[in-house]
Amino acid sequence: MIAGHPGTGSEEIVVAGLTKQYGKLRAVDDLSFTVRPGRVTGFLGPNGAGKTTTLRMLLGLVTPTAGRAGFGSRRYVELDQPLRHVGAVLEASSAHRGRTGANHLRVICRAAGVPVSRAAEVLDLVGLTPAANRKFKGYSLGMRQRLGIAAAMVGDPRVLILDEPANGLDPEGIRWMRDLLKMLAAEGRTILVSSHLLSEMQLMADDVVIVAAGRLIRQGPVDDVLGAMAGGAQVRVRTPQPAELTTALTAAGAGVTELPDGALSVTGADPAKVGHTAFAAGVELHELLGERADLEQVFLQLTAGKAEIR
Ligand SMILES: Nc1ncnc2c1ncn2[C@@H]1O[C@H](COP(=O)(O)OP(=O)(O)OP(=O)(O)O)[C@@H](O)[C@H]1O
Repeated sequence: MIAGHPGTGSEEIVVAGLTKQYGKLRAVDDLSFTVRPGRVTGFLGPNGAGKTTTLRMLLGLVTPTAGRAGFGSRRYVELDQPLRHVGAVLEASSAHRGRTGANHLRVICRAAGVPVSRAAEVLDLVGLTPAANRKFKGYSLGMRQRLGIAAAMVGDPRVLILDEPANGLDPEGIRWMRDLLKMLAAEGRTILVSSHLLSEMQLMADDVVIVAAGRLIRQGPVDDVLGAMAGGAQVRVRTPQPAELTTALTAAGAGVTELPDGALSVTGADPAKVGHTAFAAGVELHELLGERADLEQVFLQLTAGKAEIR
């Protein structure tokens, strides 16, 4: 393995007040967040949320209208050896169709000033050794994603940035990627991986940064953020005495709404509390059902309204 050359603190991704205006469209809007080393951070938002634009600004491919994005206090162009510091896969990897995976990586090694023996190491890292001498045109989408990661890892970077790497992967492929990213993070690397699917991030990420319409919606450890989102869990309850139960539950601090089918939807109380409140008020129950918040649904609600503001 080749030693990385990180500057002090430059393993942390720092995005501060980042803004990108395209004509009338504010693709990224005063976005601020940090990404820590040693963890896999999911960059989550619906299509068009500004994720790719943010990643491109981070890599110096797009100039911000305002704010900054970089590694510690340094922008990408200010890094001593950018290819050894940051590896990135911005879209489904492309390579010369007639070239083998191994040859493709050797070309990248030479361009990066890295010994060509590194090609075999990164092929091994992504499990492509058996396909090393097959031509790229015969690679499946999953194999192309693996080759993209192998290419990004050529310089043994301290920071790895992946744009929608799980796109088109089957569940087994996603689990494989999760294990690889967790291993790379455990080595102390900073891993930022974008996705528009909450389910992927639930599986892969330790931390999550949620964006919509170019703005930060939530940031934090994935369990905390999802736990807060699930705070909207509801209890469905049916009773022949809805007025009495509503009064008792409201007095107990819960929120109650009547559903079209006559049942009541209760927020701010778990099924045990609803049952106890009914019992104490002498109210008969015919149905009591705790409904876990559908996180994907909550995520859509959280981000959908924002998209309309654009
Ligand atoms: N070069 C550009 N010129 C004009 N508009 C752009 C340009 N690049 C991106 N946009 C617009 O900026 C918005 C954010 O796009 P971006 O690709 O960053 O979103 P995203 O979150 O990565 O979504 P996706 O997953 O669909 O790529 C979109 O409305 C997009 O059409």
